[in-house]
Amino acid sequence: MPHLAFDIGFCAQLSKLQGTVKQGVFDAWEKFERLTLDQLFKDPGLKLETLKRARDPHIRTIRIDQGTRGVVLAPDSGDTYVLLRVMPHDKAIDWAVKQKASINTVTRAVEVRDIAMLDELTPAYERIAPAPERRLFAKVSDGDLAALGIDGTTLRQARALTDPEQLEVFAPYFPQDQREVLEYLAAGFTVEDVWREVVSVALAAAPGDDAPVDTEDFATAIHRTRTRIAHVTGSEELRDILDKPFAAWRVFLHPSQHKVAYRASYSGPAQVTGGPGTGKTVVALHRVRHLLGYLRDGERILLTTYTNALVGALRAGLASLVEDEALRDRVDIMTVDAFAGRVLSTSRRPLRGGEEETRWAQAATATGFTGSTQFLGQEYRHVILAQNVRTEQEYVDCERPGRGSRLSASARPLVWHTVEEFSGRLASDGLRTYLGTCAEAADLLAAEGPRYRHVVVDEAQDLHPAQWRLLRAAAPARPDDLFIAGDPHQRIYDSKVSLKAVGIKVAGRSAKMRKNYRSTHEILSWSTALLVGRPFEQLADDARHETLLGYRSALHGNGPEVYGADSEEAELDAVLARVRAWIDSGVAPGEIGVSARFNKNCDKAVDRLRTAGILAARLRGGVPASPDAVQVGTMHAFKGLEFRCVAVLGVNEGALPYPRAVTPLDVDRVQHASDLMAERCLLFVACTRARDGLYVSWSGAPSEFLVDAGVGRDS
Ligand SMILES: Nc1ncnc2c1ncn2[C@@H]1O[C@H](COP(=O)(O)OP(=O)(O)OP(=O)(O)O)[C@@H](O)[C@H]1O
Repeated sequence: MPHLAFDIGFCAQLSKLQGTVKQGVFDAWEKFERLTLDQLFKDPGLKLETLKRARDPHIRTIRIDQGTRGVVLAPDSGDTYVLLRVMPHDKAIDWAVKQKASINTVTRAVEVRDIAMLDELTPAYERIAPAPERRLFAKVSDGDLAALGIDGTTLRQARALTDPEQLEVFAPYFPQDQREVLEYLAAGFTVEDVWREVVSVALAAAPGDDAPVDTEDFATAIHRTRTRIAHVTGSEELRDILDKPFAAWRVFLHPSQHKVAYRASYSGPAQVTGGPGTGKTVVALHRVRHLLGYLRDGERILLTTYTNALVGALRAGLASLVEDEALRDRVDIMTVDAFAGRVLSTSRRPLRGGEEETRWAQAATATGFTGSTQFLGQEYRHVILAQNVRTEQEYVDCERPGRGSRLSASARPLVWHTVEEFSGRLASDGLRTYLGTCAEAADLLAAEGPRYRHVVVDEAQDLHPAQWRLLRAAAPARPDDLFIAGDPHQRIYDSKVSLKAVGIKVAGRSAKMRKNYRSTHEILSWSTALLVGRPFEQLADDARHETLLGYRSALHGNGPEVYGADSEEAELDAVLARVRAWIDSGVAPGEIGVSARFNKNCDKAVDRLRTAGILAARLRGGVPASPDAVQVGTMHAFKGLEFRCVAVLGVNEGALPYPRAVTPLDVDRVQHASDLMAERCLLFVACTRARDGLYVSWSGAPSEFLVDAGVGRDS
């Protein structure tokens, strides 16, 4: 019986297809399931036509609805056809005749290239290319390229290229696996690295034997191309794919994602890192699905993250990935702080922002400590809680790594007594700090025993050692105990942690994602410039620094728009105009995010939008008040979320970095530097929430972070 399978390129189009076109796709799929191949070819409604000018006889078109055609890959033998794209009639024919399908002899997968476009571009680039030794891939031999799956045609084209910008021009037309190999090489990876990171993972994702590849056997290759071709088994599954346009990740994991998420077992804690939008959350969710498949009776999984907003996103993500509700119920999804509260089941109220400093001041007055209250809070957090210091003697004796202020042994008892005073007063007033709660809960779990078989952690970069101790104690130290996803480039809270120091060793079980699926290349490279050249400590503690080497996006679009206004009023007017233009161009208000450093700017933006008749809602604790409204929230609240278009406003001098969030140099120089970095990351996080459109504005003088990145000088 014939089948119609779906290429990832078609799935990427889904969000833009109209309901009637989707119905047409559904009807075509049903026809494939119902008819014989012979009947399909004769079906007058389907019009499974060959094209006269086609570069490849395997590329045909089918009728989807009045005026719309689907381009399909039709193998000579076998009965699974692949829907590559759906387009208006003329465009579809025009695109289809230019494509050529082939089978990669190394990865064994089907690839489709725009051969007509490549043939047209290549001679032009060859004419202007400098001497061969100055070209992009001069240092890689033909033999090495062939070993990585580059075929003769692509070899000639790749040899014409001089720099990564030219590769970008060619990239959309190249065959998919070969494109990836070339992009990795252009990003500075060695041939061995590319083999390990790209080719071997693609190969592992393609089931089958090791026999030499038959480059004419499309029927087999189509079934082996698991990461780009979805085989739908039933009408409900297809409805699901068609109706959830942004959920392509449920179906197509990149081989590098698949390898990490579906590895049968890790002998201990495992970690996945990668820049924003590289699918770390997606990988974590798939890992949960994998683990659910092996869960024994009575065992449970904790899926945890940093903020309530992300809890909501994880819950929705898991619901779309794991349909079985009973299975899903075996996963508890909550923030680490909520988990700590649940373990302790305490009625003490957590301190609100701002209360803590007053409490430190009261404790200092009581003990006669005359130093800064900021110092006390940080000492409590970064030394006492971080190292789990329990006694005065331990405190007097301890090292204070990561602190940039001296504290002599003789000065420590007073600090210790002030901390005791602070904690004692909190307890008697029925109060607690979040981190103190985590520390207590970790102790309790260590005494009572673990509660989960597996713990999966997202947004791990911001967790404090006390939170890690809690998570460590939540699952027994066994294979697959902890799965950790995070990105040190997005560290926006004041936590520095060495996983090793809290008993979590991920060496040899760590993977890095490099491909961004969220933002366009233009948004990504602009945002990355905000950080470039700054060293980042890894999550794990192996003395290497994290880099954004090879971090890239395959999506293209408009570059970010920046605007420096004369006044705050003018800036708000411009944001309003930008949001209105997005809506006028078809972006739904709920797909737009507006972010600022401070609540007060957010409130003003909401007022301005509402006054102009645009639905706008404050995103607080991550729960969108109304999904149909423009979502307005602080940069902290935007962590981990994504929107089609994002406006970031108030990126002014004095706001980023926010002086009050940065410890003065004379209080602690190390803390000063790390606070500045957290402020810089905050802007990076806000900007990398955008998929298609990014707008950044300020009034008066721009933030030094923009100036450092070369933005805003002439505005
Ligand atoms: N294999 C894939 N195919 C298609 N889309 C994907 C794939 N992997 C991830 N995505 C999409 O990319 C976007 C970013 O994914 P995700 O939120 O998991 O990234 P992240 O690394 O956790 O991001 P951040 O660190 O910025 O929060 C999401 O829209 C997700 O659906």
